[in-house]
Amino acid sequence: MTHSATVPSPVTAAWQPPPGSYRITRTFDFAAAHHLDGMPDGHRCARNHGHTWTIEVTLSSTRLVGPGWVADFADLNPLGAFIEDTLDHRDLNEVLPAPPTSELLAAFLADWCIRHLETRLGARLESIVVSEGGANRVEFRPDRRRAQ
Ligand SMILES: Nc1nc2c(c(=O)[nH]1)N=C([C@H](O)[C@H](O)COP(=O)(O)OP(=O)(O)OP(=O)(O)O)CN2
Ligand SMILES: [Zn+2]
Repeated sequence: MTHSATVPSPVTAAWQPPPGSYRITRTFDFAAAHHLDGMPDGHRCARNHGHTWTIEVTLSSTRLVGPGWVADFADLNPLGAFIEDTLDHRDLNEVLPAPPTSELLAAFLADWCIRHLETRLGARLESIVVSEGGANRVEFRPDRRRAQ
């Protein structure tokens, strides 16, 4: 007797995943300059300096589409293009509509994702995580109880 006769195939047994939600995460990075205004005299963050920022975007859904995914990772390419065009090798003080802290950068990118990715992909933005490199990370999660 062969295994194929005794082991039920997930395909032929019409296997279904248990109820639950899925999260997909993609990471982008870019290099840019910034400084922070309103710092105490002599604070090093007040001087122009640069970081290589890392951005992690996480989308979630309870429903899978296509072959069985929340969205093709490639569907996040527009965010990569936006980061490349708008932020990479730029002075963030000149391009962001707010002071360029990691917190406000995360919120700025979350706003873009809500406007440009959520409806098109049918998935929900869970979080944007921003790191300036090193050990520090900032996470922004949209508050769904408030009007957008
Ligand atoms: N909560 C936040 N704290 C700080 C931010 C921020 O965006 N959110 N930003 C900065 C500055 O960008 C600063 O340039 C970061 O400098 P860095 O040397 O990377 O960070 P540390 O001073 O923490 O690193 P050390 O390991 O102490 O050198 C500062 N804070
Ligand atoms: Zn900095």
